[in-house]
Amino acid sequence: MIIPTYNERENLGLIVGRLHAALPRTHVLVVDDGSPDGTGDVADALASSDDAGRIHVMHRTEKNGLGAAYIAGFHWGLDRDYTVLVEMDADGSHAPEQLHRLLDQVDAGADLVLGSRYVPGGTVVNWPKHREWLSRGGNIYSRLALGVKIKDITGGYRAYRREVLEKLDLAAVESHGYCFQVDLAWRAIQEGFDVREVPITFTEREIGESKMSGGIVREALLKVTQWGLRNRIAKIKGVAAG
Ligand SMILES: Nc1nc2c(ncn2[C@@H]2O[C@H](COP(=O)(O)OP(=O)(O)O[C@H]3O[C@H](CO)[C@@H](O)[C@H](O)[C@@H]3O)[C@@H](O)[C@H]2O)c(=O)[nH]1
Repeated sequence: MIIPTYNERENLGLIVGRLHAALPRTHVLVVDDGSPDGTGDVADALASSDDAGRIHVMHRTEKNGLGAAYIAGFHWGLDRDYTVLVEMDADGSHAPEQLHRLLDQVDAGADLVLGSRYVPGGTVVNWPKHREWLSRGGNIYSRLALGVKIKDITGGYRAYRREVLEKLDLAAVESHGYCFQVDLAWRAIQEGFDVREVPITFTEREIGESKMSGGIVREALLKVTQWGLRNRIAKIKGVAAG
């Protein structure tokens, strides 16, 4: 389980406690980007107090975006013998109690399982309407631009079979913000992996602030448009080549 953190001091212990109550054998890597609120110290304290050695911490010197944090976490996980790597927010938006839904699908043969707010059974709770419509709009735009059927390609609760991350060229992932989620799912689909969605409940955080920003939205709009155009040009060339 890779949990990226930036100023999640009051959330981290809660989410790790819930995760180990639900799935006690899960290893956690906290990827902290030098949080000014001391989240890194909280992570170190959690790690040193866990006799089972399940909690690991990666300290990074500066806030470099959600995507960069996950990429660093994936490299860390691939250097070890973990078979499945999971993304989850630190703020309680994703329910560790629902993690089994994702892992059950990996066991059933999926390569990448996306926790989805927008498939039947998926819900959002207490999320401000402007955030929900931004998310829904981003997903509709991504579906049209990329020609994918995924209902929630921007979500950040997902399980990767390690073979997926080994195959994807992580060094080529250029997105640092939340469009990183679209980037990786899109690459997995293009590589022909079995990508599935399972319903989850996304609950607005109760403590701390979202790191969403206009820059993150602009990066996503620009990059999804670029990928979509690249895709269409490739298809036209493919047809022309006959
Ligand atoms: N290390 C690190 N962690 C970060 C950074 N930015 C955000 N995070 C961490 O990433 C998680 C999600 O950040 P939020 O800012 O709370 O995300 P959100 O607004 O709730 O956005 C959610 O929805 C997006 C769109 O569907 C998702 O793409 C995103 O992953 C997240 O689930 C939190 O654990 C937060 O601390 C960063 O630059 N560096």
